[in-house]
Amino acid sequence: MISIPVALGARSYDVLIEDGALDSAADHLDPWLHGPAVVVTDEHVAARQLPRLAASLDIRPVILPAGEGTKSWSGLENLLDQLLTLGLERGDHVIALGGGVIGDLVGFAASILKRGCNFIQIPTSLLAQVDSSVGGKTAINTVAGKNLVGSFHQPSFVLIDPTVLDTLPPRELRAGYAEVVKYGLIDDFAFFEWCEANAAALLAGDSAARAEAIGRSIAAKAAIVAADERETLDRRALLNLGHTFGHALEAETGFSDRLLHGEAVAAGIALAFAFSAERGLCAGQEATRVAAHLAAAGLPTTLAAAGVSASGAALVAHMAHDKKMSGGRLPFLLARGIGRTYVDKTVDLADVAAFLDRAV
Ligand SMILES: NC(=O)c1ccc[n+]([C@@H]2O[C@H](COP(=O)([O-])OP(=O)(O)OC[C@H]3O[C@@H](n4cnc5c(N)ncnc54)[C@H](O)[C@@H]3O)[C@@H](O)[C@H]2O)c1
Ligand SMILES: O=C(O)C(=O)C[C@@H](O)[C@H](O)[C@H](O)COP(=O)(O)O
Ligand SMILES: [Zn+2]
Repeated sequence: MISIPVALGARSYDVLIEDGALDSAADHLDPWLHGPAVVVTDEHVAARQLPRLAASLDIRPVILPAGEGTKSWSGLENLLDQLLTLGLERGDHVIALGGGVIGDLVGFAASILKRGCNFIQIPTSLLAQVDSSVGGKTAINTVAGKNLVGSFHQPSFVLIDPTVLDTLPPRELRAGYAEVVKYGLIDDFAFFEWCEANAAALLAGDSAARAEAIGRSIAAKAAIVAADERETLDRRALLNLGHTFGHALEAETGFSDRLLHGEAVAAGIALAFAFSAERGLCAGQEATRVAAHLAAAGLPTTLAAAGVSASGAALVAHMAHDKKMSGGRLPFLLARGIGRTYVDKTVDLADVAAFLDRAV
């Protein structure tokens, strides 16, 4: 068992990682639950993992459709109405059992229900176990773009059982892996080398590789979030590596399963490194090395592989909605090398559009 603290003063909490934790959830969740637990999940997780939780806990399940479309105004309204019908009180904890879609949606609903109630994350996708369950960013998508309506609302506790990944489809596992590699690329070259050496084992379900990837990712994220909870210090923005490009690709593909979030992030990371190399910030060889590693993990690294044929101007138009936009300029996460990501506020969007037209 590993326990990683997320140090946020009065909002501090622990992330507990343990194989089989879902089967003993009642013991882990006891401090937060009084009576039956309201558990929000999606239809896939309900079929494959909810029975394990139900065997340990007295639950009231709320089962939502799977997929990015649930992180929407209508998905939020539906969830809030169901939580109100169940009589959730302000002091209660609602449990999010699922991937990043369920975690982001439940976190947002919890932040506004009765002006704010509590929630617990039990992430079930690799992406959610290494990234979205920690840090308190909650959101839904709107027609204008990705995650544009949301809140910062920290969970009270995060319970990670890596064995739930045994039922995660391989494509989803690969998509989550993009967010693992991200931590190495941001500021930890040694972790990137670990990824190069261990990705195949991790993606094949090796439990030691899985535990190490989750633990190192969560430790990295917890440190960044503790230093800059609300992304005001150019520190948490580093976690957005690949996302400015990636969110534009997701918008272009309609937030659909044509391109998963992690896949869009992989392509976005490859584009951010290629753009950095083109500007002379990092060596072309480093950009090639990053793209080769992502491609070897079965992830898209080009616009074509991401299934996007839009013009640079169209993609930049999506970026104009990015929450990092400030004073008409959009900061970009660029790299001076592998493990040397930084926030660049000098980028001209016309240069980005021209780069994307050349990138294909
Ligand atoms: N808040 C944050 O900090 C943060 C960070 C990264 C990503 N996100 C968001 O997370 C979302 C993507 O999350 P995701 O990749 O987990 O997608 P997801 O929630 O759609 O889950 C992926 C798919 O896997 C299924 N699934 C999940 N766990 C399973 C399991 N154990 N067994 C079988 N099937 C399982 C789900 O039903 C779904 O079909 C995006 O909306 C993204 O914006 C948020
Ligand atoms: O936690 C963060 O901060 C991140 O940026 C993590 C990202 O992986 C995640 O996709 C996040 O939701 C993107 O943030 P946003 O502010 O661009 O919506
Ligand atoms: Zn992400």
